[in-house]
Amino acid sequence: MTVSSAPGKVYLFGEHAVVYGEPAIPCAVERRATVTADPRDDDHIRVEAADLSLDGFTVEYGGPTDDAPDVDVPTPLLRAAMGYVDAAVEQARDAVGDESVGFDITVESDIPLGAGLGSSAAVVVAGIDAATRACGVDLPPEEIAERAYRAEHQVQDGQASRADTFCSAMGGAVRVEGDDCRTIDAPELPFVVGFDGGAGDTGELVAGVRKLREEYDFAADTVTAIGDVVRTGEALLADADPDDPPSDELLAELGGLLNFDHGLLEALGVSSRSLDAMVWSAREAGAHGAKLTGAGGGGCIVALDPTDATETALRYTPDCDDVFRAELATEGVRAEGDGTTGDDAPAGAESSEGAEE
Ligand SMILES: Nc1ncnc2c1ncn2[C@@H]1O[C@H](COP(=O)(O)OP(=O)(O)OP(=O)(O)O)[C@@H](O)[C@H]1O
Ligand SMILES: C[C@@](O)(CCO)CC(=O)[O-]
Ligand SMILES: [Mg+2]
Repeated sequence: MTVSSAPGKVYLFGEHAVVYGEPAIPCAVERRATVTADPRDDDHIRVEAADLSLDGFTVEYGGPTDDAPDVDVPTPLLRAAMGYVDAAVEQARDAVGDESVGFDITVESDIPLGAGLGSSAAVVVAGIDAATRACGVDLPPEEIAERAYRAEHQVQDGQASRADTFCSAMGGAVRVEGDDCRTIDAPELPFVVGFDGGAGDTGELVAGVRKLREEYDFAADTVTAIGDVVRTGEALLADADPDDPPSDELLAELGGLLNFDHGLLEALGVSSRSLDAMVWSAREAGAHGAKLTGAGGGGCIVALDPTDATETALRYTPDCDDVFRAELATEGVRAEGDGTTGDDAPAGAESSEGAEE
């Protein structure tokens, strides 16, 4: 039995525009998805996902060609819920070179679903790591990131950037522009997350921006302007000492850019009344800046505030269901104490670096 975990993320800047080749800077945060994988004697996959909003269910189904799972849940719903786990297993099978290996998979997560904190990426990243290690193959995090991207890309019908999956696999602050993905140095930023208890449909929201961008030059310019905000923000981060706490001046400048980014995302139609309400509560409480994070439509905002004022204000905001401080997760995907890591890896374990197809 192998257990892996991977973090969720908040976007400092650049969601949506990253889909069209602009840079983005997501930061991994200490909320993790944990996946346990146990190879089976047959080619079945059995998934326990107790945190799914369907109240959780257990399902067992056949090999890659079996498309009729025996479960009392409408098939499209099941497919939507299981798509990411399925795609992770497919990538793991490909990586270990055994298309018919079956698994018992358990998913546990403290990342709210569909709320902009990258739950899908964390589940896919941790799933690929757990399933491949369960077969004695230790993939480098860069390859996990690439395979997790392919999985998200497939499930989201081609509407995915590498940002969420690379960030979850590598941890820390990262910069993604097209297929150029790198980790960057950044000071520990005082992220406060407000969650409205809801969710947005990533595919639908991305499709909406795509349509606007194709229809109106000013929408395309708005996407480019988000890229400009990111470029300005990354220059500020590059000038800061990553080992020192960020100065008030830096936080004020970054916060102003968060506010600008939120305004551009709002213009692109991906905010919502509750996200705007939380953003304004944070700003009025004295946060340096606040914006929605992730796909939008509902879910989470992120604010910069080293004091308790934003957390307190959000607690009293009717649209806010939960509020928490989000520490930067410096570690990306990692093995959790399961006795099969490093020197304890099963006989025959090998690095499959270069096993790219
Ligand atoms: N704990 C979990 N167990 C099983 N599947 C999960 C779990 N968490 C997330 N998922 C999968 O991820 C999907 C949500 O992904 P989606 O991309 O819509 O939102 P997100 O990743 O949380 O937010 P964003 O992409 O905006 O950052 C769920 O519908 C489910 O398929
Ligand atoms: C909206 C988006 O930019 C971020 C979702 O977390 C989509 C993507 O990058 O795949
Ligand atoms: Mg996602």
